[in-house]
Amino acid sequence: MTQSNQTPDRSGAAPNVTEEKLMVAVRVRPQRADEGARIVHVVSDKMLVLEEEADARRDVLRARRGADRHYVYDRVFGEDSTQGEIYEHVVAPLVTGALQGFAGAVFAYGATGAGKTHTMTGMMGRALSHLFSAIDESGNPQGYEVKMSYLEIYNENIKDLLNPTSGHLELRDEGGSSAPVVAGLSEVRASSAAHVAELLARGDRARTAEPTHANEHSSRGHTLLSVTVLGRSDSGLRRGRLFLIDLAGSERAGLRARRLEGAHINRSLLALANCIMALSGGARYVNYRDSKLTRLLREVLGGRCRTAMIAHVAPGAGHRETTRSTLHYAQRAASITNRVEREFLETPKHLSQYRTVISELREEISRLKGKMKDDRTKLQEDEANNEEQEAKTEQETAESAAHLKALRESIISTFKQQMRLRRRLMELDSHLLGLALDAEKQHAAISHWEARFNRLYKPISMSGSRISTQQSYRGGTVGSVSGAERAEAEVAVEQAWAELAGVERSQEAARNERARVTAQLEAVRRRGARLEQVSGPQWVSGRATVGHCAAGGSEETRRQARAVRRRGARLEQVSGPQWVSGGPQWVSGGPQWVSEQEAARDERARVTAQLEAVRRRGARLEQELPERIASGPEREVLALVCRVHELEADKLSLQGSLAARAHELRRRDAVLQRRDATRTLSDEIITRQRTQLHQLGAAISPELAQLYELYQQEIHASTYTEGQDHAYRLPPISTSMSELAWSESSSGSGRGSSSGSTAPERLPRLAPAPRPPTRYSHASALKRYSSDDSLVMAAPRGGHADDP
Ligand SMILES: Nc1ncnc2c1ncn2[C@@H]1O[C@H](COP(=O)(O)OP(=O)(O)OP(=O)(O)O)[C@@H](O)[C@H]1O
Repeated sequence: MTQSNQTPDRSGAAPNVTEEKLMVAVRVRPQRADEGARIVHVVSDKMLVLEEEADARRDVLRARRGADRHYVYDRVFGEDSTQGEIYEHVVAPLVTGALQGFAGAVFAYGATGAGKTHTMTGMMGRALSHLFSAIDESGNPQGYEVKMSYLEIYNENIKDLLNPTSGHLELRDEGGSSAPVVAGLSEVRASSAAHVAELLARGDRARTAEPTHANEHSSRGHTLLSVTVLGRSDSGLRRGRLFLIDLAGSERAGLRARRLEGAHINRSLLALANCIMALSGGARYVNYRDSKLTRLLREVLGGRCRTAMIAHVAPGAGHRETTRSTLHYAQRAASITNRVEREFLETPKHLSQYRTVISELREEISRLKGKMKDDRTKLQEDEANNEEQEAKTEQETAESAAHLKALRESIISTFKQQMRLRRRLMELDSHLLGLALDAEKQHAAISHWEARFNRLYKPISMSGSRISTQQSYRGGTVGSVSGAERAEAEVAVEQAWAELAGVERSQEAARNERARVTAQLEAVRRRGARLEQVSGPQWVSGRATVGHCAAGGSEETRRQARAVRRRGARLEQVSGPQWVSGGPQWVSGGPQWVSEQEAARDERARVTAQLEAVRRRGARLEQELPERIASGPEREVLALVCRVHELEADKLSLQGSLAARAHELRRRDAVLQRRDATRTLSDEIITRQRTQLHQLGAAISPELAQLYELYQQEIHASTYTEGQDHAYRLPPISTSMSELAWSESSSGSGRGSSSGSTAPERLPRLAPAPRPPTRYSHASALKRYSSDDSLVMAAPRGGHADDP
């Protein structure tokens, strides 16, 4: 099999198309004794010599030398050749080719008894063993499939040796260049070499064999073992085929029964020989149709098959003619060239298309996988982000809710605490105001008695030095003052001093309490500031304007202190400087008390300013509330809380204002009472002066008479508002203080009453102008230090601004 042109395989393993000459090997079987002289001499593994029969009529030596024919073949196997050698050099390459997808054929040619069946039997077994061992060693045994058929052409009839009972099979031409197909031929899938051996043995038993003159067990038909190897690889599905053909041996005509067989055999062999001659001669047309053998071997001889011909010869002279003929045809067959082509059931074109499609699909799969991976990654990231965001949102929501809750609780707590402290402060302020009023009234009572005794008993010492008020009325001259009156005065002044001392103690306690509450309020304020640092501006103050009350109270208290000082000065003017000398205890205690009150009020003003700052921060927070709180309900709740606190603050502010107004009214009551007392005193003085003038008969200047008239008119105007219908005129000057005394029974409050004690001739009493009573002026709240013409009212100690 000489290769000429080769088309390289895509894989580079083997060319797909090659032009190869038919391989011709000659095997010389061992010579038997009855075959005559040896006429076949194997010269080398490629050449043999056939001795021609000597011509008796010529020179023996020269004729013999000229008649011997040398035959050169691809391979010459001598008598001692083994089946293994034959297989290795001839058949094994074909088996390898079949595994690669090529078709290979070995046919044994030769006369009957030349050893064809002997050789082919050995080749069949070795080929199939080789085939399965190669498949097993390929690493992909599942990628191969081996099928075999075994037929015999006997007397031009095709017999299925694997299914001998199937009868004669028809040989069908498929048309064109396709090889004919044996219809109904069984094709058995071979699973192993042992299986193949069993199949071959069964087929061999079905072969037609008869004894001939040259062979006791002569094969009378042509046998064809066809092995198909399907192999799947990256190159596609390829089909390799192996044809092992054992031809019937030609023979001379013998028995009659053998003549018909011989005729068929010879005819088919002749047809084969003609095909070989035509093919070797390069004929454009080869007639394969003369026999079924040639029709079946069309693929083997002129097709795409690697073909090897093993010509068998017997070495004895008894087979000279058949041997010469065999060697001749073998030599001619050696010149036959086949176009060997690898067979793909899936053509390279289709495979290329498939590969293109597969490549495209793989690219698409890769792209989709990448997209899926990206999408999955993105999805996972999104899910992770969503989960993280949700967790974060939930956490933030929970934290925000907890923060808001804590903030709200802190705000409410702080606010309540502030409100409590402010209320307490307001109470203390109210109490202090009450105490101040109380102290002032006690001072007034003391002043009254001191003024009375000073006026009557000249409490100034002879040396001119001042003495205490107590000393003055205790140790002073008594004059016309009765003992009972003196005792009454002593008791009243003692009570007033005791009351004043109690008031001062209460004031001190209230100031201490106020300082403590102020410190607490400052601590709460700092707490609010800390809350502001933690959670922003606080609105703990709401719109509390309690400071209005405090500020007002502070100013009022200052005014009260100033009023006390002014009163002292007025009384001193009225009663003389000696009056003042009697009050070192309360005068000396007064400024101290006032200074403490002012200090407390300054502190209150400071706290009030702080409260205002907190209130402004609260207002800012209220404005920022919609931005800081996204939740509508939460915002609404906080707004309501805010509103409630504002209302609480407003309520407290109103209460503070009310308390301040109440204290102002009480203070005014006290001032008016003092003025009443002063007016009464002035009235008495005027009355007594008029009496003295009247008694002395002194003339009254027109200016003084006019002043008397104006004074009388003033008295009349002040009493006119009480609804008295009788007119007043200037009465004659009274002669007795008792005439001026008020009757306690005439008025519950001692003020504003002028009922029934006046006479037309008497100087009308100088009663104070009537005023509507305050709720603090009820009888139970008054403690009177009654004299003939004065009434001092003490405010209830410890009274609260909001007391009903
Ligand atoms: N190489 C060989 N070594 C030993 N014995 C052989 C050899 N070749 C053939 N024989 C023997 O020769 C005899 C004839 O051989 P074989 O049957 O193979 O001839 P054949 O060509 O097939 O004849 P036929 O065409 O009639 O079938 C057989 O007994 C076989 O054992």
